[in-house]
Amino acid sequence: MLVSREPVDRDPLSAALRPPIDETEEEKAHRLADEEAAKRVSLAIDEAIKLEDKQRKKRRLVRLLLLGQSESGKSTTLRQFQRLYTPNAFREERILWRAVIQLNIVRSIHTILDALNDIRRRDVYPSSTYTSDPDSDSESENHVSLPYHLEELRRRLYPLHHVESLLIAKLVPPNEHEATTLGVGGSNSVNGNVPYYGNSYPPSSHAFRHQEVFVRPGAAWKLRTSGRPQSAGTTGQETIDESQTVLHHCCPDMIALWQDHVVRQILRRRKIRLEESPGFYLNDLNRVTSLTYFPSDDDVLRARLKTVGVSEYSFHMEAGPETGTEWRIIDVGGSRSQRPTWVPFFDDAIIFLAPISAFDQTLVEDRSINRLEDSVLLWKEVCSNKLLAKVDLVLFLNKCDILASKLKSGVRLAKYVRSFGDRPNEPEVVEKYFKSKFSAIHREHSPIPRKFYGFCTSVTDTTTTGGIIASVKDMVVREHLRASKLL
Ligand SMILES: Nc1nc2c(ncn2[C@@H]2O[C@H](COP(=O)(O)OP(=O)(O)OP(=O)(O)O)[C@@H](O)[C@H]2O)c(=O)[nH]1
Ligand SMILES: [Mg+2]
Repeated sequence: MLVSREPVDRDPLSAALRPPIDETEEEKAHRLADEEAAKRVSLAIDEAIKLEDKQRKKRRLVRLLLLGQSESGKSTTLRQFQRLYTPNAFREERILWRAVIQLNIVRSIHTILDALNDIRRRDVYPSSTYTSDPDSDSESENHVSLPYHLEELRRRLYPLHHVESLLIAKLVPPNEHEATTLGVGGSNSVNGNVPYYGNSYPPSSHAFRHQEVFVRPGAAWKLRTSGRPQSAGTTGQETIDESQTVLHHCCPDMIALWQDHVVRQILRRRKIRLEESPGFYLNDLNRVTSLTYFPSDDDVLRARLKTVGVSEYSFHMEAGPETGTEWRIIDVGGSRSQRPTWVPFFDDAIIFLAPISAFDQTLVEDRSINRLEDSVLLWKEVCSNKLLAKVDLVLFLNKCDILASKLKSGVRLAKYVRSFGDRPNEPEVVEKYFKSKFSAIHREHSPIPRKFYGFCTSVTDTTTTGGIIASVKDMVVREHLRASKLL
C-alpha cells in the first residue's frame, strides 16, 4: 500500500535516488555506470578537500617571541631564522649590512684611540724597573705622552670621523638624532662612540658619553642603505662607496694600531676585550675593507645594530617540509627602558636568550647591575608570569663561544658567582652549572608544571645553530598543533 511505504520514502533524497520501478536492463547498466563515474568524481572532490585542508594547516601561523637583555643575541637569532628558512631573501640583503659592519669597525678603532688618552709609563715600558707608588694620591706622575708612532697613527686615522658621520647619516633618519645619543656605553663596548672634539680627542675618557646607534623596526634603514646598484653574487666592484674607500686606505694603519704592543698593553690594563665585544672585525681588516668586499653570512651574523621598539618579522618557509607555513618572529629591544614594550606580545612561544659569557660585565644602561644577575631576574620574571603560564619557554644559554675563550684566558667564574665554588673552571662544567640553575628557576617559578627546553648556544655560529633552531622549530610546531587540537 502506498500509505504503508510513505515513512520509508519520506526522505526526499532517497526517493529521488531510488531506481525507477520499470527500469530495463540496459537502462540499469547505464545508471550503474553513471553512478560509478559520479562516485569517482566525488572521491576526487573529497581528496581535493582533504589536500586543501592539509595545505591550510600547513599555512598555519606560528608566532615566536624573542626575549632577553640587550646584546643577548635576539636579533642575531632572528637573522639565523632568516638565513635558514628564507635563504634567498637573506642573501639578497647581505650587502645592506656592509654599512653596519663599516660602522662597527670605525667604532672599534675609536674605542682604541679613546683608550690612548689614558697612557701610563708601564704601558710603554712594561718590563722597566720603574714602579709606581701605590699610595700616591695621584697617578699623574705615571702618565706619559703618546709615543710618536701612535700619535702619527691617530692623525692618519682621523678621516674615520668623517666615515662615522657618513654612516650615521645613512643608517639613521635625520629626525632620529637621539639614535646616536642613547645610553652610556661600556668600557669594552665597540659601539662606544667617540664624539667629535675638533681636531683633538677628548681630554678624559670620563668626559663623554659612549653612544650606540640603533634602528627602529621596519626596513627603513635597509632602504636608506640600498641607494646604490647592488646584486648578490657580483664581484662587489659596483658597490664601492666613499666609506669603503676611506676604510680601504686606512686599513694598514688600522692593522698597525690593532697589533701594536703598547695598544694591547693599554687595552689589557683597562680590561677592554674587543675580541669579545659585539661587532668585532679587527682580525679581518684586510678582507672586510677590500674594495670588492661583500659581507658573508658570518659577517652579517656578527654585525651589531641595536634594536629599539618591537619588530615583527613575518615570513613563509621557503624550504623544507614546512614550506608555506607562515612564521611571525617578534624581536624586541632588550635594554631596560624597552622592556614594557614586550607585554602585548606575551601570548606566544618564547625563546629567551641569556648571554652567560657576561657574568663579569654590567649593563650598558645601568653600570651598577651585573648582566648575569639581570638575566636571571628577567628569566625568573618570565617563568613566574601568570600570563605566560601555558607558553612554552625555550632557553638559549647564549654566547658559549665567548664564555669558553673568557674562561680559557683565566677569568674565574667563582670570583663572580660564589656558589660555583671550587668546581673546575671549564666551559662544559660552567654550562652545565648554569643550565641546572636556570632549569631550577623554571621548575620552581612556573605557575603550572611545564617542560624545560634549554640549549647552550653560540647563535653567531652557523654550523651549530642550524640544528638547534630546527629542533626548536619542530617543538614549537608540535606544541602549536597540540594546542590547536585541544581547543
Ligand atoms: N661571539 C658571539 N657573538 C654573539 C652571539 N650572539 C650574539 N652575538 C653578537 O652580539 C651582538 C649583539 O647581538 P644582538 O642580536 O644585536 O642583540 P639583541 O639581543 O638583539 O640586542 P638589543 O637589540 O639591544 O636588544 C651582535 O654583534 C651579535 O653578532 C654569540 O653567541 N657569540
Ligand atoms: Mg636587537
